[in-house]
Amino acid sequence: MSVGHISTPTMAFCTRHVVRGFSSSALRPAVIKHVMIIGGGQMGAGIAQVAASTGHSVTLVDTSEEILNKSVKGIEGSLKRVVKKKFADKPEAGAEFIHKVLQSLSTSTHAESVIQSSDLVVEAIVENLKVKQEIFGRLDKLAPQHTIFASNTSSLPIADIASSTSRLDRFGGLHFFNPVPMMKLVEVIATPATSQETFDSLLNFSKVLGKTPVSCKDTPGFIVNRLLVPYMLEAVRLYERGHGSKEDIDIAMKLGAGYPMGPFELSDYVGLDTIKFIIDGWCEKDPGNPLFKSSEMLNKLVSEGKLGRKSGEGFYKYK
Ligand SMILES: C[C@H](O)CC(=O)SCCNC(=O)CCNC(=O)[C@H](O)C(C)(C)COP(=O)(O)OP(=O)(O)OC[C@H]1O[C@@H](n2cnc3c(N)ncnc32)[C@H](O)[C@@H]1OP(=O)(O)O
Ligand SMILES: NC(=O)c1ccc[n+]([C@@H]2O[C@H](COP(=O)([O-])OP(=O)(O)OC[C@H]3O[C@@H](n4cnc5c(N)ncnc54)[C@H](O)[C@@H]3O)[C@@H](O)[C@H]2O)c1
Repeated sequence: MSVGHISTPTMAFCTRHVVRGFSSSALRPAVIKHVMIIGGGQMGAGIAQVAASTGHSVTLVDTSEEILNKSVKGIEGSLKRVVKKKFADKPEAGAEFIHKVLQSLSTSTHAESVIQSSDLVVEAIVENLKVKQEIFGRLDKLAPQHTIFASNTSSLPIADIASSTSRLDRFGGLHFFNPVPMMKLVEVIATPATSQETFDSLLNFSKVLGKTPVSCKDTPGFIVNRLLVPYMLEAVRLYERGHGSKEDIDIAMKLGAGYPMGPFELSDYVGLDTIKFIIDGWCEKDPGNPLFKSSEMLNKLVSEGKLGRKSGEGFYKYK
């Protein structure tokens, strides 16, 4: 399926690209024009929307046309919400904006046929190291030399994902937040092998998207999730101990701490499967850390397919 068309591959580098092992004449960040986003779920669709809205030509890749159709429908819906505010008094300009964004967006179920024209690959598939490594390893063999790879992982070490490729210097983390069109932050993660040029390119790209980047080390959870995920799990444990209803805990954190969503609402919003992957992975690496302890309730909900908003039920029910 194609929503727009893939524009002619743009030569990403105005200057010579500087990578380890290459002679370099300029240390300038790469110009990123064509972006491939892998994974059309809540995060990938959001990243694709924002990238296509800011002058990039974007190809969104997933495993089936059905999923991609759903992703594009979601993007259209989100664009309508954006336009309602941005072009409140100019509905025609709003409609033109949506048309233009959708023209810049194409979809594919075959990453291999898109990689040759990609300056940047942003992966936002399931939070599973092996699956991420497999896809990057495969694309690494086909990608142009200059192409930068980035993962949107919530919790996996970027260096572990990058280890399946031969472009350790052109690999970094770009961690977006849900919902991507609304959340202003991007965590940009460098591994010890990420080149300065790659890091600067990812910082610049985040700014062009209209986001505020912060620089992170490749440590578990980077900044936000290292603080946020133990907090969400502690809320579940509080509830499991019978020390508060989930409704009261949510109200308390919204009205008492000024959070836009309570921890149960937020967990359902993020996806309980994603939270389980995160906490299980950290617990495996550091089993003695009480902050990384899982929860029976969380495990049960995930085993029942109650993954939060995306499946219609999690801690709460959604119509
Ligand atoms: C785990 C991972 O690795 C990391 C993470 O992502 S952690 C999760 C981080 N995210 C959060 O913490 C989100 C917390 N929640 C929020 O900020 C807010 O509840 C929210 C922005 C999601 C929604 O806001 P809220 O006021 O509750 O609802 P709502 O009235 O529907 O939306 C507010 C505005 O956002 C807009 N909006 C919400 N979602 C949108 C979307 N997907 N696309 C476009 N616009 C959207 C709405 O149009 C609305 O605009 P308006 O104010 O002009 O009418
Ligand atoms: N949900 C969040 O709040 C959030 C926030 C930041 C980062 N993340 C991270 O982003 C990634 C995606 O999370 P999500 O919430 O969008 O998940 P999701 O389940 O909504 O979407 C994942 C998508 O990836 C697709 N996919 C799976 N394997 C694939 C493959 N081999 N090739 C192409 N597509 C494939 C699936 O079909 C699905 O559409 C995860 O690594 C997650 O940890 C999530």
